[in-house]
Amino acid sequence: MIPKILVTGSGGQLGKCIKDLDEGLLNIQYVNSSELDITNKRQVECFFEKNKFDWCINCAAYTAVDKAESDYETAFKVNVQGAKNLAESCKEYRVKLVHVSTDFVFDGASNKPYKEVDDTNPIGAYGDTKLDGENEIAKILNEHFIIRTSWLYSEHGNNFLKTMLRLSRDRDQLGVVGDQIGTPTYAKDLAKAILHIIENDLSDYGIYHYSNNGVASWYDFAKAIFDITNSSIQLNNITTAQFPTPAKRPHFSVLDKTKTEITFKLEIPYWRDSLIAAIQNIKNE
Ligand SMILES: NC(=O)C1=CN([C@@H]2O[C@H](COP(=O)(O)OP(=O)(O)OC[C@H]3O[C@@H](n4cnc5c(N)ncnc54)[C@H](OP(=O)(O)O)[C@@H]3O)[C@@H](O)[C@H]2O)C=CC1
Ligand SMILES: Cc1cn([C@H]2C[C@H](O)[C@@H](COP(=O)(O)OP(=O)(O)O[C@H]3O[C@@H](C)C(=O)[C@@H](O)[C@H]3O)O2)c(=O)[nH]c1=O
Repeated sequence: MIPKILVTGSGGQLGKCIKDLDEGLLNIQYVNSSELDITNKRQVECFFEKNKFDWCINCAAYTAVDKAESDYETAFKVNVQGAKNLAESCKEYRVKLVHVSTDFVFDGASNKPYKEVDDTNPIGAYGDTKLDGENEIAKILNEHFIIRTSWLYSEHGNNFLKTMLRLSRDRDQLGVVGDQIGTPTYAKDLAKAILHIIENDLSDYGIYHYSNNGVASWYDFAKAIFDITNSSIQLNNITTAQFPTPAKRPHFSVLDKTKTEITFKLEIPYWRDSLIAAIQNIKNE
């Protein structure tokens, strides 16, 4: 039987990437923030009571990293209370939950890729609320997949790729930090991995890491974008100290995907290959 799937926060970039992959063969209901506010417990309960689902993919989140520092309350409501509301309703109505989390649950002090079992220690409000959200889900619901990803970009919404493309049109030169290391992830690749879990009805519940393969600094990421698009902008490799932001970001947040690759039998694309594909998709729009 085809599973019935709910996608919350479907107006965001990950939600839209899932929709892009949906060829009508799956039974997916998409709800954006105005159709279902995950912070509204009563609304979530009523929604789950009225509609029967086998899976819920939670793409809803507060993702404004800098803004979260001065608006912790809203970030907490969405990333913690919202995650808790969904987990509670999933438990009550026997729905399996795929929830998305972040590399920003780590402090970045490591010098080797982070495994799922490694100690977390967020250094900013966004990462803090995302970690609390993970913990709420794990407390309430056994049937969950928490997928930590990093540096998401796509043709949809606001993201680093689209910011760089815009700045390359507006500016002659640009400074981008070279001392924050992680891995860019095409949201469409993540969307495929999530649908792979559901289509194969996997049940090895728990926390998993998924990013594209390889390692890059934000500077490397920007450099690749400008190389691929033949941009003539002058790109300067700067330090975090030269680009002050309200939120601290981890200096190193590469995720170890061994558990994901083995358990899900997934081949994960290298970040530069996916970037080329994403830029091509933007050009074709
Ligand atoms: N973006 C990134 O670089 C990374 C993201 N992640 C995680 O991946 C997931 C998807 O991120 P991404 O698609 O980029 O995020 P987006 O910011 O693009 O989308 C988030 C969506 O959540 C919706 N939303 C916010 N509040 C609520 C609410 N109360 N009820 C329902 N929906 C709500 C937003 O709707 P509206 O706009 O209407 O408020 C928006 O459409 C998130 O869990 C994020 O933490 C992890 C690592 C990197
Ligand atoms: C725009 C810009 C950013 N930067 C730096 C700031 C920052 O350190 C880094 C990335 O900036 P952004 O604000 O685009 O991305 P940021 O919001 O930090 O991205 C994070 O978002 C959340 C949601 C996550 O979960 C993380 O995995 C990560 O993707 O690049 C520059 O150095 N120069 C620039 O011109």
